[in-house]
Amino acid sequence: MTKAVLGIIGGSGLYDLPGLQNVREERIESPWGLPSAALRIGDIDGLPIVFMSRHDKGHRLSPSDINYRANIDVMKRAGVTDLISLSACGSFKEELPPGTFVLVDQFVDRTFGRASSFFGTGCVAHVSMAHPVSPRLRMRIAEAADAEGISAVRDGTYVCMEGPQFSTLAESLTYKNLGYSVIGMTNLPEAKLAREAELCYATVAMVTDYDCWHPDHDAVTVQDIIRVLMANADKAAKLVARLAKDFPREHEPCPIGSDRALDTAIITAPEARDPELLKKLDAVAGRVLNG
Ligand SMILES: CSC[C@H]1O[C@H](OP(=O)(O)O)[C@H](O)[C@@H]1O
Ligand SMILES: Nc1ncnc2[nH]cnc12
Repeated sequence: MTKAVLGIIGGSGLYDLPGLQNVREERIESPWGLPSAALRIGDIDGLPIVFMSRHDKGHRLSPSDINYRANIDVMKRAGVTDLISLSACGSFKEELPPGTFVLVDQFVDRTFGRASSFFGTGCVAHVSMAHPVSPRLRMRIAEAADAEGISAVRDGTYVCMEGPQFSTLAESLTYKNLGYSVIGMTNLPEAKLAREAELCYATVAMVTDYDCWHPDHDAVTVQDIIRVLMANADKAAKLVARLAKDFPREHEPCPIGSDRALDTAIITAPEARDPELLKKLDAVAGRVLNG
């Protein structure tokens, strides 16, 4: 049996996790470079929790400059089994107004130039991303939201753009017409890397704005986004507190195999593997590489 450890990555406006108890700060080294911030390790109701601020205090890091590989690697090294992203996003649907929490179940990648795999020359792996979100974790978040009276929409598609500029009107209308639900700049590299690291991953996408497609809202501003996020921060903390209270203390096997994703993914023959890369993969792929 594996002990459940909940990882929380806080996005824009969420640079700490109120309610986290017995906190100690730890800087874990990663062979993938510097993570965004020190980990804040503690517990809520006895459930071990590891928090990281994605953009670091003071929002120092832009979405394109975040070292997603180091962030996921240190979460894995800290023993995290289940990882939740708390993120700000724009909405493409009238019925998802600012303040809504969307438990997305799909992603579309519009990023470029991001390092979003641990694997490559010397150890090639292809994990499935058909179902990028772990359904059981998403369901647990939905139940916690219900228990706290927080309205959370059960599914949706998050398009991940490169940024840092917001979308043009033509892009915004295109995404809306394609039926996407929300937009952000961070979650897909994270979801891909979490899958490679065999972590269950789920996103709580907190709507802060209508992007620029909405006839009554015109352009997005950072000030508007932060204002909504501040109002949502309490709700997010309550959601995590309830989730932690009800979360099983043993890690539940993922019904879609997120936690065993590498069982069938590595294609490079053992004799063709690069020992240097294998060393860097010790945390994320140790389970399959070292037997
Ligand atoms: C501050 S608005 C744009 C910024 O907000 C979102 O951040 P996160 O996903 O970390 O909550 C979005 O992805 C952009 O990085
Ligand atoms: N409209 C938007 N586009 C991209 N990322 C966002 N984060 C919050 N709102 C956003």
